[in-house]
Amino acid sequence: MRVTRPVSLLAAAVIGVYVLVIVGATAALADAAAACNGWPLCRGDPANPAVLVALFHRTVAAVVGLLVIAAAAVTWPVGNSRIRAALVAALFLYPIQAAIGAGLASGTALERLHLLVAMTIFAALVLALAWQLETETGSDDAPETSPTGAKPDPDVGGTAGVDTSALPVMARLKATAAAYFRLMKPRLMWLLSLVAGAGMALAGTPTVGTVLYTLGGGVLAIGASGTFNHVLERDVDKRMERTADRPVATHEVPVRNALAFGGLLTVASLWAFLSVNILVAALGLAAIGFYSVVYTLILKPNTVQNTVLGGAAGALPALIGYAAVTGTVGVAGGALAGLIFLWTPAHFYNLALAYRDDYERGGFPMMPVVRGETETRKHILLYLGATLLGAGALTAVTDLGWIYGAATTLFGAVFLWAVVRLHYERSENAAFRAFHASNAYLGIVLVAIVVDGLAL
Ligand code: HEM
Ligand SMILES: CC(C)=CCC/C(C)=C/CC/C(C)=C/COP(=O)(O)OP(=O)(O)O
Repeated sequence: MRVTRPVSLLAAAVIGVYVLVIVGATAALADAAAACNGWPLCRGDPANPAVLVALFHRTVAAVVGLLVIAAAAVTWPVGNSRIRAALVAALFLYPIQAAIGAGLASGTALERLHLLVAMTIFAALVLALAWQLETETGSDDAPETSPTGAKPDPDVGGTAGVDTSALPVMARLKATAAAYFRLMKPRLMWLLSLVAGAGMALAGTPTVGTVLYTLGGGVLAIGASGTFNHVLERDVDKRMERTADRPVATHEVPVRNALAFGGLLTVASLWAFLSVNILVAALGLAAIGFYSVVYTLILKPNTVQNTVLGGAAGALPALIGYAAVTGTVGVAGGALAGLIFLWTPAHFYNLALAYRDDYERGGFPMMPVVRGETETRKHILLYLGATLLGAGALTAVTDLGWIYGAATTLFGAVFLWAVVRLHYERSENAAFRAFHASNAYLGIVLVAIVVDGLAL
């Protein structure tokens, strides 16, 4: 893989401006403007951490400004008119942003405008990067130098279907238990539980009982909706390589038993949720209904926007967590749900690329099937940009601190690197790498929210 200079400089500028967004939000939180009167230098007490934050923000702003100019200078000669327009927007807004910063430093209340302009500069640079990558790598074929015949990721696919009738009783019981466990889609549970955990941490300090009943109910609800999904997709699952060995598709678990199991899990999850409060139970039921019926039956087979809209199912645990502690759905819970919603396409489109042919066989209108792989890669980058903005917005409505800020910038950069590589390599391995980077990014950011929210 050879990353060109325009792409590396644009990617560096994207990360640089993102660091500024996050440091800026921290500066606003620390009331750095009040502590550090004067501009461009500072007339505050250097022992005051708020003064250090303000000075760091100004230094980073100066360095990143130079980076943006360098990225624009290198990209301009090779960029098309869209790319140039995005660069002009970033270059035009940057000095305006510095002037707003100077106004802030002299005590004018311009925080919201400052954040808005920072986000606009960030968005303009993400667009320039996405379009530059599209120009350079816009092909649905893998480059000749890329490894071919890559094996599917062993983490994600299933194991071969098993005929258990010839096995001894104990082995048969074990295989049956494993089949029911698979129905619950256990691989999704850790991250969705972290989403609910982060929702709780943003809402306050939950009791141990609240944590146990909420996460327990959540795991049972995921199991219930996963089971219903297996039943409803059993015919189409048979046509897809990745899913042909699923327990209902292979008749290892009869439909009636799976439905009874799903029903039992639904009742158990509602019982756990009701021990927390009625709103949590209502949201839990809505999540089960949305994933099992709205997503599986209506969205997934009928619209290319299935992934985007389906993101609402994964976003609901954020509201469930928040409601478990407060009994309401607050702004911070909503902002976390928004972050998960924006992250979902950047997560799943990687798998949709890796399993493109399989989804086509199943007849699903997934993004790479309908709009092609180039467009899908571009959407991954754009949704990644939107995710980072969503993570930045979360700092504006909560008092999350530096652990969260460091997590989202550092692992946002790793995620971006994986997605840039995906554009150049265009292989199945590169898609799995970006998929794992998406999970690692969200997982670490959610842990940071829990640590920041509870420990500090
Ligand atoms: C429309 C929304 C989504 C779609 C279509 C989707 C799709 C998928 C698919 C097809 C897999 C592979 C599953 C398998 O074969 O076992 C997967 C894995 C996974 N998904 Fe998603 N997903 C979505 C949203 C989410 C959300 C909201 C979360 C959590 C916040 C999440 C977390 C995970 C995790 C943790 C894995 C497993 C990774 C591993 O195997 O290590 N997904 N997803
Ligand atoms: C609390 C609660 C019930 C939350 C539910 C949220 C939930 C299970 C989100 C997972 C999102 C999802 C659609 C995953 C699998 O996609 P898919 O079904 O298209 O994957 P497949 O192709 O493997 O079947």
